[in-house]
Amino acid sequence: MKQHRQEDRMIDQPEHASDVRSGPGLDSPDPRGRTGLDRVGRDLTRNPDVIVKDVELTSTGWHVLRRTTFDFRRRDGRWSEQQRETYDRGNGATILLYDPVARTVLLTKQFRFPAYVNEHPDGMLIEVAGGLLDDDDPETAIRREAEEELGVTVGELRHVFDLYMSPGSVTERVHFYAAAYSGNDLRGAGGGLEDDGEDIEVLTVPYAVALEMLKDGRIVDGKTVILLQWAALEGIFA
Ligand SMILES: Nc1nc2c(ncn2[C@@H]2O[C@H](COP(=O)(O)OP(=O)(O)O[C@H]3O[C@H](CO)[C@@H](O)[C@H](O)[C@@H]3O)[C@@H](O)[C@H]2O)c(=O)[nH]1
Ligand SMILES: [Mg+2]
Repeated sequence: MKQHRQEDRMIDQPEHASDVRSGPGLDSPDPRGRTGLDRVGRDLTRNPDVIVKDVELTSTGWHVLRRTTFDFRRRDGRWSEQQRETYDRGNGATILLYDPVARTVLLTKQFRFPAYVNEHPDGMLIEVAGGLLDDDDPETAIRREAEEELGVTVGELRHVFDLYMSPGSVTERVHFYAAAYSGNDLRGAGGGLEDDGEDIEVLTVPYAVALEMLKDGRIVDGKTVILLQWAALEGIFA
């Protein structure tokens, strides 16, 4: 039987927080053509210890922020009501492109406001290429991103793993890939899509230097650290 204890209830939102029950993104298309954004998660039944009760849309900007209310059965059998906000920007893909002969990796450098506002000196982050899937499958998306950002036509892809990068608050699962490249695969200048506001510098970095950059803090992007360390564990330059 369900038991609710008041002290288990977690109040995450102030009373004045606005939530949206109808309008673009819910019962009519938003500027990105989306509807039903408040229905995501309502039908989840895979875990019998979780009963979703309500989904509210708290923001319908570029991406989507939801507040979900659910009952959660603790390990001791007691039920508690919880609210969790989740930031949903879809899934992403990322890739380590490496030249096994020259022993280099291809990295990007671009301005990242969220890092800048959180103490990064100038917000110019060095990262492996990557991006959101949008409507593509992960392989198609990562080939597209490598082409757009690095100017590389990717040959054989190696799937590494799929990881939740911030599972307490962000729904995104990132599909990780690696691929060897050579000078012949460099077909364009890269740089990203100017129309989307992208201005990406392509860096060809000796792998040994990339590892130094990871140690001394010049590389501070999680997916980049993961792939550079994976390369060491896998011995791709051995
Ligand atoms: N106008 C507008 N544009 C945005 C906004 N947020 C992102 N964009 C634009 O949307 C595009 C997204 O580019 P992608 O290459 O698809 O994504 P990314 O930002 O490089 O990487 C994303 O995926 C990675 C891998 O999953 C993540 O690691 C990374 O944090 C990010 O979510 C970029 O042009 C970016 O400027 C926004 O709020 N407003
Ligand atoms: Mg990108």
